[in-house]
Amino acid sequence: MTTSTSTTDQQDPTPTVPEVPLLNVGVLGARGRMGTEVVKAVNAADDLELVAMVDDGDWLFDVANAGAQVVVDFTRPDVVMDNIRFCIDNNIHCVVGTTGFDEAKLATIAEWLEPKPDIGVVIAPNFGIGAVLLMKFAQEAARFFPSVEVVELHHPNKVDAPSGTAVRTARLVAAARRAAGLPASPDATTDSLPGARGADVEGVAVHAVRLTGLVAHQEVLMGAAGETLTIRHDSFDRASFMPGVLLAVREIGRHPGLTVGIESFLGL
Ligand SMILES: NC(=O)C1=CN([C@@H]2O[C@H](COP(=O)(O)OP(=O)(O)OC[C@H]3O[C@@H](n4cnc5c(N)ncnc54)[C@H](O)[C@@H]3O)[C@@H](O)[C@H]2O)C=CC1
Ligand SMILES: O=C(O)C1=N[C@H](C(=O)O)C[C@H](O)C1
Repeated sequence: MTTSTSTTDQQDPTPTVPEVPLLNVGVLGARGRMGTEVVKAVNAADDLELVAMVDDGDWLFDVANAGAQVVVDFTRPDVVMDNIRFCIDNNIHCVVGTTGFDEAKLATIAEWLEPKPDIGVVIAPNFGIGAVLLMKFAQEAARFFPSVEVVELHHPNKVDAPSGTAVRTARLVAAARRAAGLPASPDATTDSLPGARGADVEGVAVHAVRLTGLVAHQEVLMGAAGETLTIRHDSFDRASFMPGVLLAVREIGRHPGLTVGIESFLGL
């Protein structure tokens, strides 16, 4: 006897994989040095969809109407606050790499977020994993060395000096020194030319170098009797920031409120 099975009775042997919805991402500053790299990285990610690219008043798509769930901002210190306000008002999470945040600006963002308990904003002075680790290591080492200075070195088109990373590093190191009860770094020098000793960030001297050929680099120099420790990080290519940016894009929806730095997303 032969049996025949109609095609409608046959079971499809391939297990069905539930479809995971893509996360809609908008990029502000999309034509800039960092924005261009972010656009490439988002386009290359299977779980993300680029729905909006905005640059300098040129609204290629309207981020809110395009359904952006997360916006990445690499614009300029003088416009970034307006962008963040717009995103919070429109219930869009923000991943911000733009520099120029002081305590007052962070407090303002925290206020804007109060009526929006589901919205997250992360302000990261540096998305490079190595740079985040440098800050962590510098904080750890700070209490063992009486002297400390920070030198940051960047491409000559950088709009701000010192870098946001250098300011954050200096503040973290200064806090670690205060917690350990260390006195001010010994410095008997009198500036014979103003600026020769760099900028003073909470008692830590910060020096900024601008040089064609560089991308983004930083050294933290620490000294004690008879020894020095130098912690250095180099970003030779802006691709170095992308793993951190994509991590923040994927994580921010799970971290409502204001987060400074991506350390907590990395489990640090
Ligand atoms: N957190 C991090 O890891 C990093 C942060 N940065 C910071 O990101 C910022 C941007 O750096 P770059 O890309 O090198 O600068 P860039 O000058 O190459 O790019 C900025 C872009 O923003 C656009 N723009 C200006 N106003 C705008 C507005 N209102 N809306 C939309 N777009 C606007 C400009 O037209 C430009 O294309 C700087 O503050 C820089 O320090 C840079 C690298 C890494
Ligand atoms: O403008 C840059 O290039 C960079 N900006 C950030 C900063 O100011 O710290 C991060 C990185 O140093 C590159």
